[in-house]
Amino acid sequence: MEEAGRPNLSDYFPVLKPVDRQGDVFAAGTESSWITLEWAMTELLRNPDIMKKAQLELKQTVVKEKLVEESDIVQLPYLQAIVKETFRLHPPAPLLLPRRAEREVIVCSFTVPKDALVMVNIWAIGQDPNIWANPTLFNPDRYLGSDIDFRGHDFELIPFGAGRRICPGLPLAYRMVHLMLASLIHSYDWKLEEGMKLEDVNMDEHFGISLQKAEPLRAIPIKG
Ligand code: HEM
Repeated sequence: MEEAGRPNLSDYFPVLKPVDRQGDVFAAGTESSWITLEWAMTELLRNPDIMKKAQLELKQTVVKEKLVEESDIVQLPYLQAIVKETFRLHPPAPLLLPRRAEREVIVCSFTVPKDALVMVNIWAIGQDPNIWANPTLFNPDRYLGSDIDFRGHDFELIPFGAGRRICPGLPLAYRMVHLMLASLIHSYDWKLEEGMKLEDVNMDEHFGISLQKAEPLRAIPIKG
């Protein structure tokens, strides 16, 4: 389908009041990143083996007393796989941003009329068993030895969108999310609140333009 224009968001989501462009960029940049971080930490706390493996990779790559730096990220393939898996199961923008068809087009034998509002449900793509083996399982290993990436070329994983209107903040978000996650788990061990079991962690999603956790994660850092 030809790249289509972006309709005015507040025409479709009246809850979104028009804000100045600086405010837009600030909101787009901070919210998606902390949402990703919260889901990633939640998955790591629910999957202690994956947490241990990620911490071991960090221990072998970054000296314990040293803070993680941006330049370390390329040497942390398992951490990168955790971020990919977090984006697959918990994409912060589950429907990307709406598009409008500039002209009538046929996509996979469906006719999309001119001016139709088009939403891409990447949440559903991430859960599709025709694309992913055991889709409900949080399994970063699925990316090891695979070239799949989220920079807009592999359409099964497009948390930042794709094409001309792909998220312009991707390079910054890439650095922030990896660096923050790596720093949290390199500097601290983590546990759930007293008396809470792994299966008690609430994984409900608050569905909207962004896909937040319905109940904020509460985790306790332990100085390692
Ligand atoms: C984990 C972090 C982030 C995710 C998952 C994310 C995701 C997205 C997605 C899916 C879109 C819509 C793309 C489309 O419809 O094809 C978008 C647009 C946008 N993002 Fe991000 N984003 C993130 C971080 C950031 C950051 C850090 C900034 C800026 C500093 C930013 C600024 C923007 C802006 C300005 C747009 C609108 C672009 C347009 O209208 O063409 N984002 N983002």
